[in-house]
Amino acid sequence: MAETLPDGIAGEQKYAAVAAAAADALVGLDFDGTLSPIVEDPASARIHPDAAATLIALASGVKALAVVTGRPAGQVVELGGLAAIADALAEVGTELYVFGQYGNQRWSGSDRVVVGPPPPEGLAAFEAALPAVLEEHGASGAYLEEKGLAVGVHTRQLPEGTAHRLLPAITELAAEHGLVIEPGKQVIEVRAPGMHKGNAIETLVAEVAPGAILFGGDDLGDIEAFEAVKAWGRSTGSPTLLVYSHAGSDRGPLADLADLEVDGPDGVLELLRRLTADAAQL
Ligand SMILES: O=P(O)(O)OC[C@H]1O[C@H](O[C@H]2O[C@H](CO)[C@@H](O)[C@H](O)[C@H]2O)[C@H](O)[C@@H](O)[C@@H]1O
Repeated sequence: MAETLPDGIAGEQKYAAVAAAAADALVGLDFDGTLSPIVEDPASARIHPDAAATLIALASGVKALAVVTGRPAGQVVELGGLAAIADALAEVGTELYVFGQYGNQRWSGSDRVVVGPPPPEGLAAFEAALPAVLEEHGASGAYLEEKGLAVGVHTRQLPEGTAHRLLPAITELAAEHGLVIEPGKQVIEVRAPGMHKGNAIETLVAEVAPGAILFGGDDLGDIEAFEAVKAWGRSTGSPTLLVYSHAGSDRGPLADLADLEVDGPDGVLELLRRLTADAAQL
């Protein structure tokens, strides 16, 4: 059952407004922590076992679905079984969009190719200099996730607080190479500046022309998407619902921006099943 935040009455009203406009709605979802439970090893993450059935059932009641992730688009298509989901969505005429690497890459059920820029110029030199910085901070055991357009420095296996200690040094090294950092759950990602999930929302708005937007996320990288959805709702007067997928004990700043809080991917899927049922009543 979806819980509500302290201003939960407003959240329920916002849910009702989006549900009433479901046929015109864009449903956008983050992957890790929202569609896929957080696990120790980033390579072992998989979409929630109930996600495919839930998204396919929802598809005929909404205008479009999108996965907006920090992961490479092709990787999330694999980990999420998204090609098969896109096949099922196509049968009811609903498009599945995937925006990867914080909006830098895109894939869709119609196109089936990943489109994106080449790796940023400074990335190779940054990665060459990174081991010395990690060693200096006692973090040589960090797991480096090669993402093509970015690198993730994962500290989940290291002592508590390692990411916090590393942040200034990695930020400085990234800046020296024309790169920026994207902090997340026990990870510091380093990537090119100038793109974020809010840009992906703006592209989706232009292409889908939705009448309502529901967006769900769990982490700092979703803030720009939340802000873009809020700004779109304010400027158009259209209904929006921002869903915070909360798991574990920490409550990040996303919670303050959200309209509804749910219990991790289980809660996200429960909310989408509720939306499917309500959309069918229209
Ligand atoms: O935008 P997202 O879809 O939420 O992706 C953000 C990053 O998520 C991944 O890392 C996180 O999930 C891992 C698996 O559960 C976990 O082990 C790690 O600690 C988390 O930070 C992924 O590895 C990154 O590439 C994504 O950018």
